[in-house]
Amino acid sequence: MWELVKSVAKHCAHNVLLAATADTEQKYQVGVSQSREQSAAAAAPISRPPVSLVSLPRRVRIVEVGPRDGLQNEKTIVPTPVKIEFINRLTRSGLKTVECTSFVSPKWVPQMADHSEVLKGIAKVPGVSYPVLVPNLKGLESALAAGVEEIAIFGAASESFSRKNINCSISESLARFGAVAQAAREKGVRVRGYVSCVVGCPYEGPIAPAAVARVTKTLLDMGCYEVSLGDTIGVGTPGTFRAMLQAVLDAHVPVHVLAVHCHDTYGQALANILTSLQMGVTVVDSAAAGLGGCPYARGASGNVSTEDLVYMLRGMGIETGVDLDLLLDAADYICAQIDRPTNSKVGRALCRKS
Ligand SMILES: CC(C)(COP(=O)([O-])OP(=O)([O-])OC[C@H]1O[C@@H](n2cnc3c(N)ncnc32)[C@H](O)[C@@H]1OP(=O)([O-])[O-])[C@@H](O)C(=O)NCCC(=O)NCCSC(=O)C[C@@](C)(O)CC(=O)[O-]
Repeated sequence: MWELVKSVAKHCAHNVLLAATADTEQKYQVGVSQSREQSAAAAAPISRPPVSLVSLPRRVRIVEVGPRDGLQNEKTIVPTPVKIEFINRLTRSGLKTVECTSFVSPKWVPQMADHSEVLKGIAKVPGVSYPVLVPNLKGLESALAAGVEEIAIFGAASESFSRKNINCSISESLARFGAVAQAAREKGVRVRGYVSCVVGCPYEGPIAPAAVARVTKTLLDMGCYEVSLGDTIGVGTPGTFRAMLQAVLDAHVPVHVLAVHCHDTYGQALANILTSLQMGVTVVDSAAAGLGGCPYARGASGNVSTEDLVYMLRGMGIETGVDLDLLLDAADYICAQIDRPTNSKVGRALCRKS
């Protein structure tokens, strides 16, 4: 995995270097074209508001993926009533989107086999969306029967990951997802898209940003209202994230249809999210207690924790509509039920205090 991080960093270092060089040249030209006093002033630290204060959004929508991404990789099967209670508590905290399960094959992901019971059992709150993952028309049929109103289709920018995760090539998957998206939209069901491995792949190493842009555009063209860019194995850094996002934006994808989905394997998730916000992204996926991981991406750790995300955004004056105490309550609940400590630093710090 360390080799992969190094090679991803190398891949993007060139871009960062170019940006730094252009910046230095610009400052240098300001200095030479002016008087000595002006040059001295130019050499002093540049007085300008930090980027964060200039371009950060006022509000961020959080897509809670704990009940799905968080629990899909748990070794012991989490009982259905526990999943339902977890989702209900998350909803009470003020989250407006809670991804609750997957209508995938139970042979591939046994943990999500109770999808219909979960979807039917939760106390749905008006104004809250409860999307589910759907890989094919069979999954859509079951999801519709369970009363789904929003689905997520999930492609990848890596050919090998696509085959390992959904047993087909990228182009086969996009054809399959096109049919799913069309059938869902005909039934009035909203469709969200995912692109996995946007920075690195556990099987292929670094992923070209152009491949991410291509899959993102295709998902939008088939009617996804939003595409979430997933750093599935958490190898991204602000440098690689910026390069990847820039490539997607350069492909004429509007920033308001993008979300980011950061696993925190290398502790870079919040930094990558901040970079994304600075580039105009306003939708962020996260999982309570930092649960999660894809069963077909070995070595990847959980998602960025929703508590850490809410804490950071609140500290920056960015609204989320989420009550941190109630969120901590939901996270404590699931951790107690699955008997594991929270991955959230904020959760641990506040727990110690109290
Ligand atoms: C896509 C398939 C189904 C292809 O799997 P396949 O084996 O190629 O499918 P198939 O069409 O050949 O069917 C084989 C059997 O599965 C059944 N089947 C087929 N489809 C379904 C279905 N929907 N629901 C229930 N059963 C199904 C089908 O009926 C048949 O049953 P049999 O005749 O053998 O008894 C499989 O590969 C699969 O389910 N993969 C899902 C893997 C998964 O859930 N991965 C985790 C989610 S992705 C992720 O975590 C990343 C993300 C989104 O978080 C973002 C990020 O972090 O990057």
